[in-house]
Order: sequence, then structure tokens, then C-alpha cells
Amino acid sequence: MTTVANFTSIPTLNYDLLASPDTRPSFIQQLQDALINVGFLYLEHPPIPASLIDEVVAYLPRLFALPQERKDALRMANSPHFLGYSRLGVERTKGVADQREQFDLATPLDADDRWTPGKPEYLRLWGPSQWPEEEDVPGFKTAFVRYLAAVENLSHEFVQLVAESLGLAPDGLARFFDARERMQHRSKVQSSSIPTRDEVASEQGVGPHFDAGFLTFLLQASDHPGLQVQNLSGQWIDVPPRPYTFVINFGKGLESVTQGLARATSHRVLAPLAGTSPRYSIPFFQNIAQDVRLSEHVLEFPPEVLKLKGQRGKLGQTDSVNFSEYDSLPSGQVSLINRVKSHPDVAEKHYPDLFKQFFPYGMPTHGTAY
Ligand SMILES: O=C(O)CCC(=O)C(=O)O
Ligand SMILES: [Fe+2]
Repeated sequence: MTTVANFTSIPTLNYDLLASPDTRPSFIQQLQDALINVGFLYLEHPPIPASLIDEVVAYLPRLFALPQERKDALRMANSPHFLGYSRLGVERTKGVADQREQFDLATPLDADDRWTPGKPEYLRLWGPSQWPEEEDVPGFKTAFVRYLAAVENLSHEFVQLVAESLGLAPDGLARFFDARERMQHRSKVQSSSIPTRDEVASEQGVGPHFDAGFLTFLLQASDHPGLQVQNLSGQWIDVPPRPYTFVINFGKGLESVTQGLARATSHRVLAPLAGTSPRYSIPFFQNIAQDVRLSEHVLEFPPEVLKLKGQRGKLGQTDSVNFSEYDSLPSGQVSLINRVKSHPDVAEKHYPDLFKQFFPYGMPTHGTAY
């Protein structure tokens, strides 16, 4: 069955299908369809223990309920790696403040041998997370590091499934990654809420955007609706949360190296109604090696797969910013530019030259970031 590009819901793939040689081809076929026509999918029965998901989700209210000064002690501006805590309304998408509060946390990485003066500045982007004090949320760090490792395993496996679905060898995308211990992937633990009607700055939980990298694995960690994705004719389609099910989507980087076969699909999150409980979500963004220049890699896809792209129709307008002009830069530089634009306060402190380049008139006021 082929999904029409003007989808009205996103497809659900069952990870259990991969366990048997009889059903595996069906999974690969469905993944191909989701890659080319939709750009989003639900993965049910993922190889992440339900107990681990429950454990992580149970920490979220406690994490965000920490006294403001404990959270502010972990503020992102402390970190040249753009890892740490951001207050509600600090991050911007398309120049509008997002109504979310978040902790940016990454997979563990020994940063000692990464960046020294004289090396490319983007190597500084990867480094240690700022974790809450153990006595503030006992056990959280241990549980979350285990969770990240489990999603990282899934992400490595999924890259191979994507390669296969597009007619490449299973290791056909391996060139975009360094050895596993040299890679860092990022995650965010986020809470989106509008405390009272008076404080409503926008109903933008997260503004319309594309993800930048290869694969994103999103855990919607409360039962709020809000995530929406844009189909080919520009309609916003709901992607409601489903327990123990991941939402997986494809970023601009993957779209670019697959000659547009894999769709990066525009998406946004509507903030919950004022006065309701917060919406929690945990995206995991798979990184690629920092020195890779995507435009230098030309992959050979079978003609019968390339043909499928022509059959899906042309994309209408989207509401999102585009990243593709950066494909000739090292991927780490592209990530750094994106971080500078979305967190100018961190950039001003740690990357003053880049800050001046992107904000020649100084710190942006509301609506001018990008
Ligand atoms: O919170 C969500 O459900 C999605 C967030 C998102 O799209 C992002 O952080 O890139
Ligand atoms: Fe996103």
C-alpha cells in the first residue's frame, strides 16, 4: 500500500516485524514509503524497555518543579556546548519565542582531546552535559544516561534500515559517522506550558521548523496533543502521543544526502491551553560526524527507487526555514550556526565573533532572531 503524499495521518511501523525474515521485508517497504512520502512515522514496540520509559517520564514533573535558582544554576549560558537549562520563552524559532522550558542534555563524551585553540571552533560544540545535583533528583542522571544509550542503539540500527529501504547496502550511510565513542548525540527534556492567560506571549510551543540532522526520535511524554506535521499541500496534521511509541522523523541532512528521497517534513508544536498541565516531550537528535561536508558525498540510488520521488508530487509552501544553503560547510559548523541563531545569549558569551556575524546590531529583541 502506498501512502499518498497528502497524508492525513502518519504511518505506524511495528518494530516486531524486524524479528522474522518473513515480516522484515514488509517493515522495509513501509519505511521506504514513510521516508519518501511522509517524513514522519510512529515506531511501536521499540527496543527500549517500557520500564525505562516509565522511569524517565516519572522524573519529569520533579525535574521541572525544582526551585528556579537550582534550574538557573544549570543555565545554558554556562556552557560552550549549548548544553543546559533554558527558561520558558528563551529559545526562538522563526524569531518568535517558544513557550517551552528545557534541559539540553547529550550522550556522554570525553571532551578533553576535542578542541584546542587553533582547531575549528565547531569542535567545541560537543562536550559534557550539565546534570542536576544528584540530591535534587536522585537517580535521574543514571536513568537518563541509560535511556540515551538505548535510543542511541536504536538510532544506529535505524540508519542501516533507512539505507536498506532506499536501496543502499546496510552500511551505505556509515561514512557520515565517526566511531561510536567519538560521536555525541543531543537530547532535550522539555516542558511546554502557558502558566496564565496574562502571560501568553504566543501559542507557539515550538514554531514551524525542519530538524537539521539525520534522524530524530521523539518521545511524547504526556498525553497532550500539540505536535503537528505539514503535508504536501501545507495542511497541518495532528500527531497525537501514543504510549511507548516513538515518533521518528528525518532531518534536512538526510534529505540532502539522499537527493531528496528522504523527506524532511515541516512540523510544529502548539502550546497547551493556558492553565492546563504542562506538555512533556523528549526529542533525541542523532548527529553526524562534525567534519563531514554533505555536498561532497554523492550516493548512488537504484533508478527504481529514485523514480518514486517523482511520483509523490511537488511540495507546496511550508512555514519553515531552510537549511540547505549550508551543505558545503562541515556539518559541525552548520550545527554551530543553528545554535548561535537559536541561543544568541550563549553565543555572545562563548562565540563572540560568530555572534557579531549573525547579530551585527547586537542582541535581538523579540521577533528578529531568524
Ligand atoms: O516537542 C515535540 O513534540 C517536538 C519538538 C521538536 O520538534 C524539536 O525540538 O525539534
Ligand atoms: Fe523538530
